[in-house]
This record gives sequence, structure tokens and C-alpha cells, in this order.
Amino acid sequence: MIKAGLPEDVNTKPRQDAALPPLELSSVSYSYGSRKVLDDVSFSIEAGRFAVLLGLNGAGKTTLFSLISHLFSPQTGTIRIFGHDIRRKAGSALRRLGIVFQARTLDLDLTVQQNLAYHASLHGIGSGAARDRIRELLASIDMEDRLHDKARSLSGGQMRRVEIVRALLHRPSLLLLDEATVGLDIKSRAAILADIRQLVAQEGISVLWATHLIDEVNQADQIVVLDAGKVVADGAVTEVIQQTGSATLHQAFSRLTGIVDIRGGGTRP
Ligand SMILES: Nc1ncnc2c1ncn2[C@@H]1O[C@H](COP(=O)(O)OP(=O)(O)OP(=O)(O)O)[C@@H](O)[C@H]1O
Repeated sequence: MIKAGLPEDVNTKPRQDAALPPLELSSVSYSYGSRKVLDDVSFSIEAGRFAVLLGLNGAGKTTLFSLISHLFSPQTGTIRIFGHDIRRKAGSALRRLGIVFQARTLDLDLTVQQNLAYHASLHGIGSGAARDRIRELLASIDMEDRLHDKARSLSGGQMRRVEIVRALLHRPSLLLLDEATVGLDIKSRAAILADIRQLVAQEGISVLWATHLIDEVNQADQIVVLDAGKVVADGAVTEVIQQTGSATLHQAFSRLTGIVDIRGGGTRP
């Protein structure tokens, strides 16, 4: 089990943050050159929710994460994290955010401890506090014994879990994961999902989990379906099934995205 917690600055202003949505997007659009890949995207997630951003490859999930994490700026619209506009109050917004990108980003030649300590120092966490936090988080996923192993000696699932630990070092209140289980076997995928769900339940952290895999959605509190850059559904799983007049989420997703058969992932015909 991974343990998170509230960020230090959130601890000093709990009422302010508690009253505001962890994530709120209003009319966000983004184009690469003349090609619009996000079109008037609006949705919000509530505190303590496990929300899934579901979309086929190319739907715009990674671009949306790049905007939320302030790698790019939206050409129109606003993004707020606990009420902090990502453009105008980037520091306050980003302090509350942890992110696990789709691409593997551990330095393979460094040990687990070195990878994590470097990231902790980027967040201004002192070496003693970082050492304690790293041990606490690694113990919670039963990986304490891998502390001094080179990252390259870990399995794909273990690397991913270290990346999740890294994203939690500074105690974010909102965690974004972009296709976190890509390339992992079914056991590792299930274990990572279970850790994340536990985190939401026990620590009150909010999660936005981007995936194209419907079997990762079933226990979500909320799903936002993105298709070709537009939000085509947003709500609880049962609501989305009902709204589309479907019997199952697979059928709802097929109807919303116009694909023929999405079992096992799905691509456009
Ligand atoms: N740097 C870029 N320049 C031009 N077009 C891009 C760039 N990055 C992404 N795109 C295009 O934007 C669209 C959305 O891509 P994005 O990676 O955001 O989708 P995604 O839902 O994350 O897909 P995947 O699951 O395959 O990563 C795609 O059509 C993609 O080709």
C-alpha cells in the first residue's frame, strides 16, 4: 500500500483547499499548428475521487496532461488546481500536483535511492526528510530492499511503482497518471491499480488516471471520455452507461467513440 498525505502548505490552509475542486478545466482548447487536438474541454474532479480519463490512442490525453502540468499553456480556457490558475499561480498549483508520465523517466544508471533523492531535492525537501519519506513510501509497496539497486535491475512494474513513489515524495493532493500500466502484465497492472485505489480511499488524495483500457475503469468514481479532443461523456460509470442507452461500459464506449469493437483496447475501424 502506498501512503501519501497532504502537502505542507495545504496543511496550513485546509479549509481553503477543501472547498475547491482538485482539478477544474473550463473551455480548454489546444492546437499543434493548425491542427486542433483539444476542443473546448471542460470537466472537474472532486476531492478524494479516483477519476479516469478514457480515450483511444490519439484522443488528446497526453496533451491534456501536458497542459495540466504546465509544460504547455492552453491557447484558450483555464485550468485550476485547488482554485489556483495554472498560468497565473503556477507555483501554488504545481506544488499540489504529482505526475507520472507515460514514458519511463527513471535514470537507469542510478540507484532507486539516488533517483528518488534527486527528485526530492528538486522539490526542496531536505536530505534527512527525503531519506525518511523515501523509506516510508518504499516500505509501503514492499520495495525497501531495492533501495540501493540500480533502476535498470527492476522489472517494468517495479520501475513504475518507483515512479509513483517519486510523484508522491512532496505529498501532492492531486496525482495524475498517464497510461501508467502500459507494457505491464496483468498482475502488475492490477497491483498498481489496487495501490492507487487504496491511496484515494485512505489518504483522500485525488487521482486522474488516463487510459485507453476499459478494464481499468470499472471501479472509477468518475469517468471522463475523451474522443478526438472533445469530452463526449462525464459522470459515474453507471450514469455514462445509462446516458448512452447501453448495457455495458464497453458498449457505451463503442457508441461514444464510433469504434466497432473495443474489447482488449480498441482502435478505430
Ligand atoms: N508534438 C506534437 N506535434 C503535433 N501533433 C501532436 C504532437 N503531440 C501529439 N500530437 C497529436 O495530437 C493528437 C493527440 O495526441 P496525444 O498524444 O495527446 O493523445 P493520447 O490520447 O495521449 O494518445 P496516446 O494514448 O497514443 O498517447 C494526436 O493526433 C497526435 O498525433
